Amino acid sequence: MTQAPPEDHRGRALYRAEQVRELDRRVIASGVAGFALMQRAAASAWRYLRATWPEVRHLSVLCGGGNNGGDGHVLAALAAAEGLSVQRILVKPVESLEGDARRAAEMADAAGVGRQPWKDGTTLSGELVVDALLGTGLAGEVRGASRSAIAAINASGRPVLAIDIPSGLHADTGAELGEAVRATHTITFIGDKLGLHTGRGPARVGKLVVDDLAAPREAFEGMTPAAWRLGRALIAALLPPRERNAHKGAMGHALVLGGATGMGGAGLLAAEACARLGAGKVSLATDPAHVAASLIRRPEVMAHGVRGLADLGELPQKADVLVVGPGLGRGSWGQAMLQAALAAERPLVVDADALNLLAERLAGQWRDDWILTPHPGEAARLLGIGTADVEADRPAAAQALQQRFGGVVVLKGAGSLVAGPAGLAVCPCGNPGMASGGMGDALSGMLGALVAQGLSLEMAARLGVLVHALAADMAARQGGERGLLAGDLASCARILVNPTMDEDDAVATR
Ligand SMILES: NC(=O)C1=CN([C@@H]2O[C@H](COP(=O)(O)OP(=O)(O)OC[C@H]3O[C@@H](n4cnc5c(N)ncnc54)[C@H](OP(=O)(O)O)[C@@H]3O)[C@@H](O)[C@H]2O)[C@@H](O)CC1
Ligand SMILES: Nc1ncnc2c1ncn2[C@@H]1O[C@H](COP(=O)(O)OP(=O)(O)O)[C@@H](O)[C@H]1O
Ligand SMILES: [K+]
Repeated sequence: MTQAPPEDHRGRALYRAEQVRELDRRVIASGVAGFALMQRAAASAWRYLRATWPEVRHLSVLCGGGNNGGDGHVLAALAAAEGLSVQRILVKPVESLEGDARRAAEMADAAGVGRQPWKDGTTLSGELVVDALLGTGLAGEVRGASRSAIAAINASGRPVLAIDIPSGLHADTGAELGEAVRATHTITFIGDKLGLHTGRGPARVGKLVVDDLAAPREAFEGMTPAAWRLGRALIAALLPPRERNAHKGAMGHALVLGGATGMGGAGLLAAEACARLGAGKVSLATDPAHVAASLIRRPEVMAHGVRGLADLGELPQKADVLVVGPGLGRGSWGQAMLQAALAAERPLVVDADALNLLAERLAGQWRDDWILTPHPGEAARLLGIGTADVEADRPAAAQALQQRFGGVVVLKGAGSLVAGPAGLAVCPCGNPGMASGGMGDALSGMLGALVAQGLSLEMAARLGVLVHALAADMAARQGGERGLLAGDLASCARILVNPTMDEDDAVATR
């Protein structure tokens, strides 16, 4: 059986390639020979393959020139020993291999497993493809034979088991370096890797299992994970049942500032999501044209028609947290609302056009009491770089934003990242149905609700991002991804923030 690493309420520890190499070294230093570790990895992958595809009789195993390829050779030998026919393909000649990889290739040779060099146009004949081309040793854009071998795997239409990492995916950043294997399944070893969970990772990894290869716990001592993969345990850890005598005054008051002329829905969505996540009171400061709509949709929200600063009065001071940005626009109204929010001496959730205004006019602002929630485009504007640069290294972009602007930064998009004083966290949930307008507005409202209820900004950000994505997954299970609406999330999120509810029995209210 694969042995998954332990998890606690923080989630699962994720590492960078360099850290995993260090873990490998420590395990080897503890007395497990490198080749024995490779055999464990290959045996684990083989057991997983057998359990997942018991009917498969013919495999194509593509082996690279390093130890990832070594895993492939050993797996090929194990499969052949159990009577499967194996097409073993090498992108580098055996004579050029070194160390354990060479030993593994020669072992497969000695066991009579046939091999052939990769050539453009080689047909992958297996019912299933094992990708053992590139692992944690990937450096730079994929070159040479590996490049065309990856393209051939992707064109094969077969299920693909990636060994350790889908080849071509960067273990640290989740960026695709040229082209990465689109695996249906990935088995990763020793420690889980950050790049499997953000950027292109979730789209390339398929179903993921982690096997720590029985690495001794001491090997992990003193190694600070690169990030935490958020998991459901966080919900119950941060949201215990309420005291029986709870009252709305103790559950916090959130004020949403948003909804300039023509963008009223954004403010409404944020306010509704805020209310559904349990803020004691929710106020909305919006263009007067949107007040009636807000009252009809959510009479629980106190909607204030605000034409400018004079109308806002003392509203910001009455709130415990301000959410500024949804539908804010970049015009004079939005600028005035942002100025008021920044001056209010309250913790802030800053989203959407409030971030664009910050980037345009307020560069250099630094606060420790705000959560910034940029999508990659907004992040790029804040950093003064291109969106592609952000996507090329999402963890670095999130951390750079946090260092430059302070507080807590949520970098949105598949595998949303939360960067704060406690480090980096990544959200493994969510789905492409969330690629629809208003989803970010719902998120900002949720974050406001959690801050209002007393969570630290960082824990509010981690929990809010997780609940938002889980709510979208729940809504997608009910009605599919396409056509998923931001307005569908709040009622599902309500069920999630009451972890004693049975999700299947709970009825989502509108
Ligand atoms: N004992 C252990 O430590 C254990 C390690 N384990 C396994 O080892 C893996 C790590 O092995 P690793 O360090 O040998 O690196 P790996 O991923 O095979 O890559 C190196 C090869 O890739 C090539 N290459 C690099 N970049 C390239 C590019 N852009 N484009 C094209 N080619 C490129 C590079 O070629 P070169 O640059 O040398 O020409 C070299 O041939 C790890 O993921 C896990 O699966 C497990 O068995 C558990 C025990
Ligand atoms: N493919 C996806 N997988 C997971 N989450 C996604 C995906 N696409 C979008 N999201 C999430 O949906 C939200 C979209 O936010 P944003 O782009 O600000 O939307 P809007 O501006 O329309 O409100 C973010 O939380 C983002 O992480
Ligand atoms: K691989």
